[in-house]
Amino acid sequence: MSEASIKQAEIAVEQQHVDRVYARLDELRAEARAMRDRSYEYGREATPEALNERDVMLHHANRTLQALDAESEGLVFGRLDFADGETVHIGRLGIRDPQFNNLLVDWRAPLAAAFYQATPEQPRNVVRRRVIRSSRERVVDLSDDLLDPDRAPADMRVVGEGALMAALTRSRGDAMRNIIATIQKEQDEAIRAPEGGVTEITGGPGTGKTAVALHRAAYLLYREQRRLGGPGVLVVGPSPVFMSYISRVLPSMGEHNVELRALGEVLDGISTDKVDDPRTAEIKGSSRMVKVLRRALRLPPPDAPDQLQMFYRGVVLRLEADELKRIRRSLHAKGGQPNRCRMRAADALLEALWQQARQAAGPDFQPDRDQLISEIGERIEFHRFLVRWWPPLYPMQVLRWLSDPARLSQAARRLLSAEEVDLLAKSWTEVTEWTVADIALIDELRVLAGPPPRRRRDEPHAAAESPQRPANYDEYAHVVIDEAQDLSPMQWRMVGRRGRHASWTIVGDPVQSSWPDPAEAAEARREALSGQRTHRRFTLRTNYRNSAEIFDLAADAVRDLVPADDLPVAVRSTGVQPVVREAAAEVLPREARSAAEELVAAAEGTVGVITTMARRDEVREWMSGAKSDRLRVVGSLEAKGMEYDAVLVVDPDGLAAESSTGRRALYVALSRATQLLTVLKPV
Ligand SMILES: Nc1ncnc2c1ncn2[C@@H]1O[C@H](COP(=O)(O)OP(=O)(O)OP(=O)(O)O)[C@@H](O)[C@H]1O
Repeated sequence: MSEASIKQAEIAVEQQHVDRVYARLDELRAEARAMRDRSYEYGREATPEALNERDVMLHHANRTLQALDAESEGLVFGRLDFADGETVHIGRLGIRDPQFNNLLVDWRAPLAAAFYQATPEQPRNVVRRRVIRSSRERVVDLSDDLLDPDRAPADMRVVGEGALMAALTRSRGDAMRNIIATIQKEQDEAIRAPEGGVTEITGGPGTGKTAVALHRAAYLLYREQRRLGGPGVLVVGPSPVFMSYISRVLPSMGEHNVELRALGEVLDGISTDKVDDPRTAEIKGSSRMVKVLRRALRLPPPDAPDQLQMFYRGVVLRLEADELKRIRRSLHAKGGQPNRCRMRAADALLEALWQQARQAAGPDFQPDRDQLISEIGERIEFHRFLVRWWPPLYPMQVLRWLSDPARLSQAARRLLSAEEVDLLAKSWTEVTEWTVADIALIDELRVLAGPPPRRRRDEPHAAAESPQRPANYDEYAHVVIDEAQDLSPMQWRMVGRRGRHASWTIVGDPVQSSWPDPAEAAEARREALSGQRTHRRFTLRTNYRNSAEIFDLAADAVRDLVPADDLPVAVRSTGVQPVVREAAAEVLPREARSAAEELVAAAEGTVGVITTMARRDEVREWMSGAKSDRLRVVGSLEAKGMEYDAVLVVDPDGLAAESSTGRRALYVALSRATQLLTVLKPV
């Protein structure tokens, strides 16, 4: 028999099993629907027990249907043949026949672990591992690894040539795919690591860190459903572009129970993808800002009155500016969030008024303290004063007040330089849109100020994202941070707050960092994770994204900056070298466009054009005439974590110069392509 016909015969064998799985899936769907209908019947009897039972049934039925209805692509993707002749099929979920025999084992179940962990050196009783590729319900390809030839039966057939390589050479679309069929051993170890404490996954570009983190979330939700299911899992990534890129991965595995948020979306009720220039972002992200903000909250509001005057029984009582200042200072010195101290502030003012009334009255006639306090305390003009002197503090408003350089200088005394004050004040003058770095500051102010009475619709405390959870929910059971090397100290504080009761998976690559002061960020991270006892670390060393030729050029950007060990090894060689071209400024737009068009013609999937943040919109203009819906123009920060089949990097030197981490930013941009890379340098 020819090789092709052997493969066809094996495909037919697997097709039979896949057909059985889908037939059973239909039965299970019908059962779940019937259960859902029955639960509605139950609900008609309005006893508390019946309602409770209905809720449980409904929840169960809906969960089952949701899992069964998730993308059916790749439902059955693997098979193990063991030395004792037993076979097991591995799939996106577990399915049993009516006699409770396994038709399909969930990839996260212990029985499936051998699918990812068996190697020729340690076959774990597995003789043959088979990856099954399907298109909808039809098996289209197979690929086998013979792990233990000595124990293979004589009639065992081995077909295909490497599922991993086939998966890696396939063209990419706008959404990241799940990798459950081809997870590699070093990745699997990180995915299946125990849940508690902090699990840190590092590795160079394209080593699958993001893929591993998402599969780990799915794995933990499956294994620790009770602990994680209710409180939930939060995944934080760098940008909305990136979140949308990874958004299909978990649903494709049947998991909907995870919140994905970009750093500009962590705070409820506000969302932004606008970024500051690197210098401003650096100041806003620094932990010095905690003190600046704390002081900012202690300054009198911009239009606070500086005199309180009350008539009481024919006497004028007056608190002058100095006295008011002293009272304010002593209120703050007692600590506590200003928004929770409004009553205390009123009491302190009334006390000072009484002291004055007492002194004014002389020894013969002493006014009654309680009477004075309750009488003045109820007056409308006293409340009008209070609301201007100690108003409710809204985080965004407090930040806007700092656009006044004099005010900001006061808050930033001995913390920020005059130049830094200038940059910040300017960035908050006439803000129409907050930046990603502002979000962490607003969150910090929210916590420092305490909850104000509800007022404005645009304030973050006003809106919860999910009807079941309060705004700024902070009880997640697990938090995943992707591209963790880029979090500023202020952002670590923001995410740390939400994961106080959580275990963590932290994913990143220090070499790709765009944060200029790693020690400061490390300190903030330590604080965010304080209380975590277990820390385990995994390092991924194989680059699955770039061709070796592309990664070689990318690595040149940082080779002299980092130890060789921190650079991964690219597994795939295409024989196609990246192209580096130069263009004079006046022809740059034309050259860029034609280079992009060449890449569109040569590559099948997406083509990314990556340039400086400052030039992004201009380059978008240049590309506007290009006729392709596969072209994506992004700034260097938006390219973080992304991947395209072909990439054009426009102005590599400008890109490095724009970032405070220089060539590391260029390294990120150059390591985004799977197949083709062109670099265009203006001269
Ligand atoms: N085991 C695997 N099987 C198939 N594809 C894989 C595997 N591991 C990684 N990949 C693919 O390699 C590419 C890179 O993965 P991913 O984006 O997770 O890497 P990363 O380490 O997060 O990269 P970066 O640090 O550059 O953001 C993706 O297309 C991913 O699907």
